[in-house]
Amino acid sequence: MSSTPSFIETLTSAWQRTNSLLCVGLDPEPAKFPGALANRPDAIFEFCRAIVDATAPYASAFKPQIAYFAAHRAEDQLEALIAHIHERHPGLPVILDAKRGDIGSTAEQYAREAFVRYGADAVTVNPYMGFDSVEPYLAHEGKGVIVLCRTSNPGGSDLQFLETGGRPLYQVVAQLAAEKWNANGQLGLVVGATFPKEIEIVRQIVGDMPLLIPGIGAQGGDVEATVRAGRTAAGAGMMINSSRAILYAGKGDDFAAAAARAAEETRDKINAYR
Ligand SMILES: O=c1ccn([C@@H]2O[C@H](COP(=O)(O)O)[C@@H](O)[C@H]2O)c(=O)[nH]1
Repeated sequence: MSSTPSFIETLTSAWQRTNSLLCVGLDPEPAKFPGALANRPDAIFEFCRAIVDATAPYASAFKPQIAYFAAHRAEDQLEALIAHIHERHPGLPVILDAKRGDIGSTAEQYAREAFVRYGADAVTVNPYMGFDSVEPYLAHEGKGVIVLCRTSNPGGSDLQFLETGGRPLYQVVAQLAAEKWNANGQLGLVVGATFPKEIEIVRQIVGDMPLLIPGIGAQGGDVEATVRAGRTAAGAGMMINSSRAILYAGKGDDFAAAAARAAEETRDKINAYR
């Protein structure tokens, strides 16, 4: 038995300790950075570090999206950022949003990348290639694996809503996750805030399994409908993500203070309906 707390244990403690279900998304776009960071080689790290330190009092998790780092050859800054979160904000889990999906041997490398290289507590994965593409992540004891179920984008309906055996595919994914795939007890699901009816159905299928819910803020998802649909009996169970609406709440050199205000307001709005 490992004495290190698992992803679910860390997340559950964070929900209780912080009284927040807010997950702050870290999607850094250098073109949107304030002037003070222009031309700095470590601008991505510095921008995200300032956001993390300012919003941590209002958050129960952070979610860096790997594409925003890799696109700028800034993987080293992502490594440094996750190390910073663990060092300065212990107990706040980091979910690496990578949406990986590949055959088992390649999935082993993706799992190693997420958990060993980056030190993430959990990673998002695409279930489209089936259980053998998800299993290598489960081999990392205590690490979270968050499976795409009903994504927030309109095109998610193209496949996730296809009827199979009399019900839509996303419900089959939810059932597999809850009943067959959760070998390490560390599984979660992605369900978009833009589809509260589907959040409610997924919650009924999976019991208390944690849901990562992107889609409030810039994508316009309804916070009240989301929380009412996704809360567990304990009034938790959700990592409700907001990225752009917090990161770019301010455009000037006081961006971190503006992000903190946006995070506090979002946390309070979520809490109003728990
Ligand atoms: O279904 C999904 C899965 C992941 N995402 C990711 O969440 C954030 C949302 O950013 P906002 O700025 O709050 O819209 C982003 O990193 C997406 O890649 C999602 O939106 N929907």
